[in-house]
Amino acid sequence: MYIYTSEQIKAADQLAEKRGMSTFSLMENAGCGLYHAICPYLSTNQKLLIASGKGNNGGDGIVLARYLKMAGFEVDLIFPLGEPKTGVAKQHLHYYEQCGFPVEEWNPNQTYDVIVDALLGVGAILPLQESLVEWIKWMKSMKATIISIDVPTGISSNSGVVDQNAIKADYTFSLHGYKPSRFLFPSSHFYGQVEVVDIGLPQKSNWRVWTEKDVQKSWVKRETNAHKGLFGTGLLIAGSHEMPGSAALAASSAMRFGIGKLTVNTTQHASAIIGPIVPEVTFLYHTYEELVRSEWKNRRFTCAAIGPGLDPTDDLEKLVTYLLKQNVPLILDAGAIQSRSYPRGEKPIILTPHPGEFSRLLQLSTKEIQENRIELASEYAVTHHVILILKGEYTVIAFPDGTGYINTTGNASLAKGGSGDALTGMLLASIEGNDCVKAAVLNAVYIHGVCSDEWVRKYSEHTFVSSDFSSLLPMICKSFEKE
Ligand SMILES: NC(=O)C1=CN([C@@H]2O[C@H](COP(=O)(O)OP(=O)(O)OC[C@H]3O[C@@H](n4cnc5c(N)ncnc54)[C@H](OP(=O)(O)O)[C@@H]3O)[C@@H](O)[C@H]2O)[C@H](O)CC1
Ligand SMILES: [K+]
Repeated sequence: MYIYTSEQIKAADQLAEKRGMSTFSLMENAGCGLYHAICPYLSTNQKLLIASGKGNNGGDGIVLARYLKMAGFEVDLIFPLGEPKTGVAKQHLHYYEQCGFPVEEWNPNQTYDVIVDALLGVGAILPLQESLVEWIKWMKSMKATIISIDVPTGISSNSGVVDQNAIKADYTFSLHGYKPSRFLFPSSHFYGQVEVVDIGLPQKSNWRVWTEKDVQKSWVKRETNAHKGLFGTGLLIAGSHEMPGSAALAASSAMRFGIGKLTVNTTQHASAIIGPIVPEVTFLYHTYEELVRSEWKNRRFTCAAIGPGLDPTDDLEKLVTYLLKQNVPLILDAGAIQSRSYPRGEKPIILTPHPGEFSRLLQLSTKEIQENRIELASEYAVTHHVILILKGEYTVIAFPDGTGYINTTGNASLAKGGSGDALTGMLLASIEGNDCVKAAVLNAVYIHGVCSDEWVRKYSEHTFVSSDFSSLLPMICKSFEKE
């Protein structure tokens, strides 16, 4: 499912018009599609209100009102901001009236079971005008079910910004595709349950949601004559005296997710903890300086991950600089996420910041990051030619070619120490097990989330710990394998 900015929606409408599909027809498709999508949530004994604005979002409301009236629903159509201003909305209002349907006056004493918010869509410019605020306050006092068309009124379409009087919908039916604010913060929490309504425009956008079907299609099944050399010889530089567990979690997830061989460079103390948890790995005990000097050439590592459980020091930075020159896939996590430049090599460089780390990288507040996760991640990925995985609810995965994806798996049980370490391990394995870099990265993020979803299906979200990935992965991975 694709994601469109308001500018992309406008461009799509203009192109459609140029090709002979009028906005009048698109609005008809929108209203008709909305009717079919919303109907299952309604019953004819409910009293419905459609509140239409002056733009085309309001126009969609007019078409929906006609379909609902024709189907026998008890609907009042009102214009709290005055009658439509756009040509197409006016045309649809004319047809609505010609069909014999009335426009009502707003009556604050009337009660409603369902209110359809067709006030503002992608054309909204925040903050909300005073004239709307009073009406929205009344609407909220109604305690009706609220259905928003396209976007809830009072939230931005492209960013996570929310007006203090914004409508919090129970359901939002978005037209043509998702809008970025569906996956940004705090706006996403105003959408309620979201469905996309197709309006007959070709689907084209460089951003979309990665789905279960995508994972199934891109899942690589092993050949019967496979050997460990085919699935990577990884170097994981992680774990310290204080944080040995981070290396254990990354290593066990990498092994479970299919890496061929893994060496962990860590401290003697950490290895005593890691070894019993992941007996499959081998160890190195080098300083960063020693690693730079010799090990890479001798060992022929094919991929590397660095950062879990490490502090950002000058020596670590020198090692990262060295690793960046080795032309192998490289994952930079936790202590290895720092501001620096990146070479434009052919092997992927993957950064996995959480919003706090990304905020330090960009010198922006976490609020600014969360409001603009998609745009900022994409800008960073394109400018620095890296793959940027911005973790959190609706993890954003931005690629250097300007494309990007939203991950919708995972839940609050992942908000616990160690879940990022597990993801780093899974990424390391995935990148070696799939020739398609995008699919490798996206599948690791998707399945990481599915593990926690599977957990909360059976157990309390409070109780998930990152060592559980190890026992969940066998079952979850099996479910994606084609017979
Ligand atoms: N391809 C598609 O997806 C299609 C979607 N459609 C629908 O069209 C809207 C976008 O319609 P548009 O007319 O561009 O914009 P809106 O209806 O969202 O808003 C414009 C009107 O809103 C007023 N406005 C803007 N900001 C505020 C505010 N803060 N407070 C109050 N009023 C506001 C604005 O007023 P002006 O005085 O500035 O003129 C406009 O009147 C999209 O979301 C879909 O629902 C179409 O059906 C076609 C295809
Ligand atoms: K709306």
